[in-house]
Amino acid sequence: MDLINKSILFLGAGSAAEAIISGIIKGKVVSNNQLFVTNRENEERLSYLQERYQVICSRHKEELISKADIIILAMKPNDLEKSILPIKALFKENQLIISILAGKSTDKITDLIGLPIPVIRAMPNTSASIGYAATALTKGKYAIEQHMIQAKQLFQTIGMTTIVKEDDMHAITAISGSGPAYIYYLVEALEKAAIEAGLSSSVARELITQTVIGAGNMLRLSGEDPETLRQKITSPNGTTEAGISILENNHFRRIVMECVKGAKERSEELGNGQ
Ligand SMILES: NC(=O)C1=CN([C@@H]2O[C@H](COP(=O)(O)OP(=O)(O)OC[C@H]3O[C@@H](n4cnc5c(N)ncnc54)[C@H](O)[C@@H]3O)[C@@H](O)[C@H]2O)C=CC1
Ligand SMILES: O=C(O)[C@@H]1CCC=N1
Repeated sequence: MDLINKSILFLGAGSAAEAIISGIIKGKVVSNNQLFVTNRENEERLSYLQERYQVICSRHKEELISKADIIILAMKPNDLEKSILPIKALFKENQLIISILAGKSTDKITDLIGLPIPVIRAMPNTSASIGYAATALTKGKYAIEQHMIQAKQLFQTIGMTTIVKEDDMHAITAISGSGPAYIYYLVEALEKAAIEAGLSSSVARELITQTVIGAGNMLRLSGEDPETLRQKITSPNGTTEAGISILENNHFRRIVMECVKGAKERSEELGNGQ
């Protein structure tokens, strides 16, 4: 079972679907004519995706579902029931469902469809669009190893994958699903601070972007842990120490803990339809 000639349908055409589509196409393992996309009603959005990525976009869900080998659920978690119930009769047991929805369990999806259909739950992130996603995968009760292999092959075209217990998915959503947004938020704040300190926005953007890329690559390539890397920058009585002491005094670590806790709790709530 591999991805050659498999039809892959996205139910949902938002930013997550686009990031994955864009990355898959760049990965060149799957070609544009294997990718199908539909959404609730936004024709303009489908035209944009069709034009930009040369994928096949259509509002004819029945036809798309009947032809699909892999169906990727990419609507908002709270739209899951409304999306699936009217079309549940169209699903077949030999299809593979991959859900990227925050919070929603594989059991919930199987129960909704009402078939012993294989479901893989995935939590990627938007870095998929450039092949740098971090995707966690877990399998539902009707999915077998072959389904996981297929899901892994697909998500490896857009970055790294790791297989986890389904119980960990809420925490993972809070860490690596939402994670890029925390980094961007930090970058926004750094840029603002740089401008306040007298730099031009273009110089600030260029230096901060390279600083983030450099730090990310150091984490990956240096073999050192983040604490050691931080200590190497922090000269005694120097500038970094002065800056970090302000973060410490303002409980930066506690704020980050609370951020992740809040995101994890929201994933749990979404799972319960709240
Ligand atoms: N944005 C992100 O970084 C990530 C999002 N996710 C998950 O991906 C899912 C989508 O998130 P976004 O793309 O950010 O949301 P979005 O709001 O940008 O897109 C949602 C899409 O679902 C479509 N939709 C709604 N009802 C539908 C129906 N009945 N049939 C077909 N399509 C329907 C909408 O038309 C829209 O295209 C969410 O469940 C989210 O938890 C997962 C990982 C990362
Ligand atoms: O914010 C959200 O709910 C989604 C899930 C992970 C990233 N974005």
